[in-house]
Amino acid sequence: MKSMDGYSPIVFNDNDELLMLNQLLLPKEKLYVKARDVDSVCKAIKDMIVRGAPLIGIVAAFGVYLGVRECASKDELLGRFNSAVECLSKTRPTAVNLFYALDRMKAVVEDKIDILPVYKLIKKLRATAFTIWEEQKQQDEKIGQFGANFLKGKRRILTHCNTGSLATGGIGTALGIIKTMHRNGMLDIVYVDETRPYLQGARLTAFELKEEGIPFKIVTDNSCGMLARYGLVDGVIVGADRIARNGDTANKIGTYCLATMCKRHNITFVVAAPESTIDRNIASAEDIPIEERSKTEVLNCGGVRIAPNGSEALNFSFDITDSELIDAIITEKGVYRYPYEF
Ligand SMILES: CSC[C@@H](O)[C@@H](O)C(=O)COP(=O)(O)O
Repeated sequence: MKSMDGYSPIVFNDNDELLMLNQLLLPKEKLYVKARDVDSVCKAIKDMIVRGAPLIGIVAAFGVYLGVRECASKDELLGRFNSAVECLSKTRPTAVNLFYALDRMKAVVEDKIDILPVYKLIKKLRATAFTIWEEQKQQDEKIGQFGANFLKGKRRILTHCNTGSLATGGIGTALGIIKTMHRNGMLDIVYVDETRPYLQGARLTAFELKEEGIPFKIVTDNSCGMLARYGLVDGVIVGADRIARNGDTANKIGTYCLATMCKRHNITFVVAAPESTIDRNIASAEDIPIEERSKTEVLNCGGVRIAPNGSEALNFSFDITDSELIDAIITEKGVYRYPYEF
């Protein structure tokens, strides 16, 4: 399927099809992958055709709906619902928004199974997936405003990974703040970490910033020390995949190095995420599951093999930043400051 106007990361159309902009191909090609069943949705999340914690949750909610939409009886619905949830919950372990969205869908079934006829329950699940998406858009706007206010005067911002529309379905979280700052004339330049191995920065964040007309420079992931030493960065804003009760934050690998460098150079370091990224079941970093992905992602670059045959690799997809390194955590509710107690 050819691309649509703009770059909505997903479209759910009237034919009950989930179209997902294939983020593996961006920015070269804007192609949508179509899913009509839950297995295709699971594969798209696992393969990172769609990615970014909030978007993973939204897509999973539509996946649940696709898994049950043809059920004729309550028994059938319960069976298919449980297997859809099981399949989706195994796709990516770190982004807690996935489990948040699945819990929202579970709550609908638990609340309504005895009250609604099957066809209405199915309709309600479809509507809930749209609601989760809509809420995310509104949360992004609020995060953007709180963040821009907090970062007033910090005109040169560095960001890591992709936390924009492609990661949330709204304006984005950390990148939403950057977009808001730009719209308010508060920004001079964005430094974009390329974010090996998937290159969310060099491919996806750069793509979004270009679309928005925001000035940016892509830097290698190991540039932060030099940028800091030369005094080129006033603030760093990143997203999160899971935040523990004490504020410890799991985010894309490389985030911890950035936060440490910021502390040494007195640069403001901010995490931006919706409240749904806060996992109140987890006290600290110890309990955050960290996804390890295939070594091929590291041994290759841009799909081309770069390492000698027989090389081994270690591919942690996320790292943990201790809460004391984080100057503020910004959600749709406002600005939290250290020490955090969620
Ligand atoms: C608003 S997106 C927040 C995080 O999910 C983001 O910073 C990130 O680490 C994305 O990781 P990804 O592996 O691309 O899904």
